[in-house]
Amino acid sequence: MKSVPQPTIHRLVAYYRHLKRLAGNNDQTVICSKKLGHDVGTSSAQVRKDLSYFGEFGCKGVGYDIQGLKKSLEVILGLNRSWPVVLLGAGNLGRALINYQEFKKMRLEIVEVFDYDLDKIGNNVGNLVVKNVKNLDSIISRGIQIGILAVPVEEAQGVAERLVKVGIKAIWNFAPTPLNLPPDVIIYHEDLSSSLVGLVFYINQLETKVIKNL
Ligand SMILES: NC(=O)c1ccc[n+]([C@@H]2O[C@H](COP(=O)([O-])OP(=O)(O)OC[C@H]3O[C@@H](n4cnc5c(N)ncnc54)[C@H](O)[C@@H]3O)[C@@H](O)[C@H]2O)c1
Repeated sequence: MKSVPQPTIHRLVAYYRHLKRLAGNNDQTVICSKKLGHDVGTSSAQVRKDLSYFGEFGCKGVGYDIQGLKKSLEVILGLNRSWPVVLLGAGNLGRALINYQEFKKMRLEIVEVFDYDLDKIGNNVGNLVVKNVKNLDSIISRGIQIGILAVPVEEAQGVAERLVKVGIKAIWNFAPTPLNLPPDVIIYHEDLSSSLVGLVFYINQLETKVIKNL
């Protein structure tokens, strides 16, 4: 299989979510690429290209069978099984992530949360009890492969290294800092500020243009 670009994966998730919604509606059993693209904010050509990485789907002139494509995407994305996740840092962001219900709907579940703050250890967040990061080794037997990093920047590298030591293979990093880890560890950086600054950039460009034209 050709290597799949990250934006394609993000769109596959959007297609999947939409098909899941449609699958609950018995009146509609098929959807064409134009409508699917329109519903998730992309073009029919993009839908076809994204799916073409994984084989042939749908019938020309008919469209995609909603249930069938939903099931195929489930397998492609790995959502046909449950994925336990460990979270490091029970602060503002960590608590919000634990309480976000959408992950569970996709069989992604934060099953352990660790912190080093004695005031937080032992507290409940959602259905979880915050554990002492000193006991991180305890997750080894649970076979967890995905970790979320929601600790301050200064702690991120050290905590990430500890995660790798206990078997974590993929890290979703919210700390706005690069991580230096073995190349086989998959890292996704989530930088909320840069997204917001991206919007500011475009507004600023527009305003500058308007001022120049005054
Ligand atoms: N709050 C947000 O909306 C937000 C948004 C984007 C990114 N971030 C980033 O996410 C990270 C967390 O942000 P926050 O607002 O939740 O901060 P926070 O201070 O509320 O929470 C951080 C938590 O990490 C814990 N911690 C610190 N060092 C640790 C260690 N070595 N081991 C285990 N736990 C440790 C702290 O005790 C605390 O509970 C930061 O890097 C921040 O820049 C936060």
